[in-house]
Amino acid sequence: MEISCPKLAMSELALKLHSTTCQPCIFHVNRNHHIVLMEQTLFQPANGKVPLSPSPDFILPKDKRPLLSQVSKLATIPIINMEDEDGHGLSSSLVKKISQASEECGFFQIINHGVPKELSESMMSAITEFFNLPPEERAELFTEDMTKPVRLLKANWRKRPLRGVRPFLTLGILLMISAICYPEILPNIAEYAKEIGVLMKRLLSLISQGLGLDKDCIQKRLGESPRLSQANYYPPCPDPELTLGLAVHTDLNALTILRQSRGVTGLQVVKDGQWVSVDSIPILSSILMMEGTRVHHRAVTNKDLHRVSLAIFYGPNKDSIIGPIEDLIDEEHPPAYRICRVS
Ligand SMILES: O=C(O)CCC(=O)C(=O)O
Ligand SMILES: [Fe+2]
Repeated sequence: MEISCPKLAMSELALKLHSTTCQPCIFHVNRNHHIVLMEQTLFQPANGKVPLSPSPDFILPKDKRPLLSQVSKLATIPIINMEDEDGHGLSSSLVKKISQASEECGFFQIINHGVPKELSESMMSAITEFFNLPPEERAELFTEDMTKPVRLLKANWRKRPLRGVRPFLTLGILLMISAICYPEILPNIAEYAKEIGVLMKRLLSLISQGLGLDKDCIQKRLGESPRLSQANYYPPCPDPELTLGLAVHTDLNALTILRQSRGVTGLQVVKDGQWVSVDSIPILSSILMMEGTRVHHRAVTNKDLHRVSLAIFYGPNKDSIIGPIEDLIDEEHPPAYRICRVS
């Protein structure tokens, strides 16, 4: 929240903010003399000393908690090597593996995907650096204006306690890839998104072929390139059983490619009705591909480690028409969805 009212006395302002939000307020005056409401303190000391527990604002009701002991220890996520036997990544065996994984669960980890490792690593470092900035500096990007190309997203307990998408004090930043207006935040985002775009087009081509369609059929339907990215930061949480980093959701797009901190797990997806943890494979530099609207997923927190993830979303352009592909419809396979325009 940012308020421009330089004439208001601080104490008066604190009172005003307190009455609007019903929460004790911490605020900071930024370099434009605007008052920026700060994030809530993370943890509550139990009896004034360690061990710490999550602040009551972040503790979910029992039926919304992650039940970590019930997360499957046996189920695994398919891993697909994109560098197949013919060395071109387009062989029929790769088409088969991808269509099988898409049909069975809608997500898989990919290795040897061709996205330069150094570029991915530099993205993850830049995100960590951004979220480690003093809260008052990054708070300047907080806005609820959906048209802004760069938006800092915060745990939304204040407005919708216990029901928000970010129950714990997770932070996210949503960037339109075309908006290079904040190069200092994620300097390589355009280059990274371009590489991921190439990979996404390859995947769409393989999926199209698996469905017996022309190579570029699905991509033509969606539009040119991925346009949106979201970086997430999950601070360590004293008791991950009590809350969630990101509540259960599906992504509003066709494909998501997600990279997570090396060696720190947190992402979980539903497979055959059970929650399964998506291991972050440290050495292989894997990334996860998900079919956006189909896959229910969530992020849990970690007790001692912070975790960062970076999602690139590829969805239909505003003027695309989405619906079942005509070539796949016949009397035996009637359309399951209606045709509609995106905007
Ligand atoms: O942090 C994660 O692993 C999940 C992120 C996610 O689902 C999203 O950004 O939509
Ligand atoms: Fe997601």
